[in-house]
Amino acid sequence: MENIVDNKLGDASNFFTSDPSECVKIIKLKNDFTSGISTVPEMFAKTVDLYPDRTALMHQNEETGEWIPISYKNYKNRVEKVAKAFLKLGLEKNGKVAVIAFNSVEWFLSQLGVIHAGGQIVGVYGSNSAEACHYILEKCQANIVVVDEDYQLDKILKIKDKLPHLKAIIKTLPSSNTHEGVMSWKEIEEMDTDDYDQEYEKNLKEIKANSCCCLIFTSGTTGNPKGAMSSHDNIIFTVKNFIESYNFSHTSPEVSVSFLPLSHVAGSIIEIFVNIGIAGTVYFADKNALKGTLINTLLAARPTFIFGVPRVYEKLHAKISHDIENIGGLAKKITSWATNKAMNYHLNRFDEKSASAVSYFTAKTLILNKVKKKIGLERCRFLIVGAAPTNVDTIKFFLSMDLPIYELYGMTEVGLTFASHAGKVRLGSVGKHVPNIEAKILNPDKDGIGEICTRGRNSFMGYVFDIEKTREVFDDDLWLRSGDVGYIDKNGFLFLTGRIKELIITAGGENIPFLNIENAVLAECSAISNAFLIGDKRKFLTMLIALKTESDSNGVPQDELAEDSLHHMTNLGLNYKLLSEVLDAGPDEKILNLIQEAIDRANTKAASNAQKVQKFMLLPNDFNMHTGELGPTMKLKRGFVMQKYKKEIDEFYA
Ligand SMILES: Nc1ncnc2c1ncn2[C@@H]1O[C@H](COP(=O)(O)OP(=O)(O)OP(=O)(O)O)[C@@H](O)[C@H]1O
Repeated sequence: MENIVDNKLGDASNFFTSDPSECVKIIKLKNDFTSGISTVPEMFAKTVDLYPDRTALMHQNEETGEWIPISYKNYKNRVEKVAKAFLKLGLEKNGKVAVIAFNSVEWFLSQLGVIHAGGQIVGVYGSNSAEACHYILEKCQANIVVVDEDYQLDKILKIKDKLPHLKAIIKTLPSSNTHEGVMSWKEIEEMDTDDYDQEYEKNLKEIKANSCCCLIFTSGTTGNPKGAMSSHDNIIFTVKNFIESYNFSHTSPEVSVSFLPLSHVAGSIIEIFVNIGIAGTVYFADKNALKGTLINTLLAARPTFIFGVPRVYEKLHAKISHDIENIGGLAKKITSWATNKAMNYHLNRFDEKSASAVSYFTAKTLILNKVKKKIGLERCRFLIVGAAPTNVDTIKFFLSMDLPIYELYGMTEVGLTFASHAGKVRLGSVGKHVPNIEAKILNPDKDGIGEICTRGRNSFMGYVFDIEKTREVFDDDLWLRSGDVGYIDKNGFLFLTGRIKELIITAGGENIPFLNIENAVLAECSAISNAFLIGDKRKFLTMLIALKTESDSNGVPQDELAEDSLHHMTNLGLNYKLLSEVLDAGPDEKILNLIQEAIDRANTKAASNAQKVQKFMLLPNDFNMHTGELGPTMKLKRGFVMQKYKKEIDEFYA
């Protein structure tokens, strides 16, 4: 391991910092292929020079529905304009622009504009309350806030007097009311900024590759969100790694759809920076994408790859299965033959076994390509899923549709990727660690399970204004502690078993790999949507079970039982259509038996008696964002669930 020296790097005395105005030393590992040092504006300029007329962004006119292209040349001109406007509005050196908005051209322009002006963007989840917005805006000392909808503006107006660094508020969408001091986006792009040309050029020249480029707050799954600073070098390294891992090339234009929250590391890195690196074209989905309109954008864009969180694929899985279920007898049989061929072909390929290519190609060309075309995925080479655990059934479903789906594991602190299935796949694992970084398991137990650690050029700079937490996350040899627990098998595949803050260590001292146990129960009964294990410092394990119910267009679970649950009701000779009917019946004994049998079957696979589930209860609603059990990236907030059902949990152990 050595420190890189280069004239594009600023003076640095440490490998990490909590001060956003400081530079850091860069870790270079022995076989690091990414020899060059560069900044995001340099990467952008290079792409614009190579492909000035290629379409960078596609957005839709809300009234006419027409798709409007923005070329790379035009994109860059607008970025420069926005950068100067931000400076004129009072963006300080290393100042922050916060954005609370759904994915849009204005989000991308703000991100690149502030970077070009020498500052950093801070994305804030649209679902945050005014208080949660205040926490982040105060922590990062934001100079400018960009919002889209009226209700987002209302949150900022409520807290603006408590934000001493705030100088301007910009609203991208038309307002129903005028508010003094709130500017429109049009005013930003039409501002006379000639007097800021020099300051802009000076700031741009002074950007160092080892200085802060982005400030991304973690999802706050285990506590308050932490502001992770990524340097230009972190981002360029990740982009190069991504391009190499997934074999992207400039020459064949890649097309993707922007719909993930851009305040999350995955949205920001893949949708903005990787796309610049590959000179790709990004289509903006509309704000109801996750409520069902994503398919319309997929049909318009016909993407060549997609990145999504597990929930996105679960929804697509449900929609396509439903469509297939409703096709006629013979066509259904043929489709089922084709999907089997595709799944076996890909599973064999993953296991490096030979597979019958002839019947697979017949199934692909004659049937599956047509099914994929109906959802705009016929050009899609692969899907990437990450940010939270994915159900193996969902993965197998997409393989059966001839859509290879690769897991990606990472976190904000490593600029997104740590391990991925790019190249080699092992179902149930999150893949092998990406090239040019190191991985190790800290203090492994007898089964090789311990904290997952990484070291490399993707390790972030530190948490903004929080040197204590920054020191805690790096050890003396610069290994970054992920907070996740897992093991690496003899072939180098990484398996996750839980998170340190959510570890279940029973009163008997046994460390419980809770994800494995929850997945084992889920695999035993298709009516179960969520199986939540409890047992930390307890004498035995218990479980909260949510049955599958329908969701409305906002993702809020309804009382109506979902198809999988109804199927079990029919098999049991029951007429229930609603979850409340099941619960009001006692809950119904036959359903309790169904779940008990699933748990018993899962228990037979338990590694020890301490890992067997002894009791369970049915929940009154499935987990979701609106009732607080899931965070903005759909990750389960275990602490919240424990608190919400504290009384019921205590009764298990009374
Ligand atoms: N493919 C994956 N499978 C399972 N879990 C994943 C995967 N990818 C990411 N994760 C989980 O997400 C975490 C990273 O998420 P992120 O950086 O958004 O913040 P967070 O950990 O959710 O929030 P906080 O640190 O504030 O509690 C990882 O540490 C891991 O626990």
